[in-house]
Amino acid sequence: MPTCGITYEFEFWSFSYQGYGNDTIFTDDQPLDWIDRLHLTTYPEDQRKLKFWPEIPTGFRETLHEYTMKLKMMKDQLFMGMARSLDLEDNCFQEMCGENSIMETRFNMYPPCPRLDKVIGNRPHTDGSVITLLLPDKNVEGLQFLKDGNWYKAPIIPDTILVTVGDVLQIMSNGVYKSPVHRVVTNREKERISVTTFCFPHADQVIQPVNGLVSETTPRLYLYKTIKNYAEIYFKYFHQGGRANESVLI
Ligand SMILES: O=C(O)CCC(=O)C(=O)O
Ligand SMILES: [Fe+2]
Repeated sequence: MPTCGITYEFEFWSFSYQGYGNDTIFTDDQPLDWIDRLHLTTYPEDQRKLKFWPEIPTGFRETLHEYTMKLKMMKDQLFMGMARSLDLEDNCFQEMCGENSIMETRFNMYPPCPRLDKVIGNRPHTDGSVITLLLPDKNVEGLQFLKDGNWYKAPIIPDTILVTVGDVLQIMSNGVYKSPVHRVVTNREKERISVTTFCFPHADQVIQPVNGLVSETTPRLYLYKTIKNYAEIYFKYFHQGGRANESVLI
């Protein structure tokens, strides 16, 4: 990733920040992830800040545009498929995300480091998205998921988009779909590159369990929140290594 003087433009009240940088710093004593990244809002098109979109390599902007439009189609299909899998109206997740739902793409570069006892590429976290679409490095492992207290490696399957459930889908599905805790461990010798695309509702949307999943036998688990409210809670917990979803449980 090219070094560049531009740093993040960060809006604390939403998930939205754009630009080059590494970890966002909230407190002086916070450990920092061992990572460099470029974070861009890619959809809707009027939310793009093109000053952060590199012109080199040639074709980057066109390729990212094309990639975004394909991922958007994939996301729409996934939302519909997940709704059907729960016997819900096809468009219930789409509707809760709103017409101006957001996609953000983050290019991650994890430098190698011999002191694995001192650094972590991406600390344990859940994603604050509805879903996350990940293009992992083709050669270098690093992503791990936590299950029953053990870390499991995500296998490298070339040219595959890995879909992760985010906190917002856990809330909307009243806990049926669960957002997994994951992390990226640093490699001793090789750098690792990945591209993550987060799908979010618009900042003003209210998120809550969809009606069809709340009943006397399956009571509502989560309070309703706007995405703005939820983003504030998410970042507070993210930096303390906690899970935001637990604080919006009823
Ligand atoms: O780099 C990866 O494989 C995953 C990155 C990740 O978890 C994230 O960006 O939220
Ligand atoms: Fe993540």
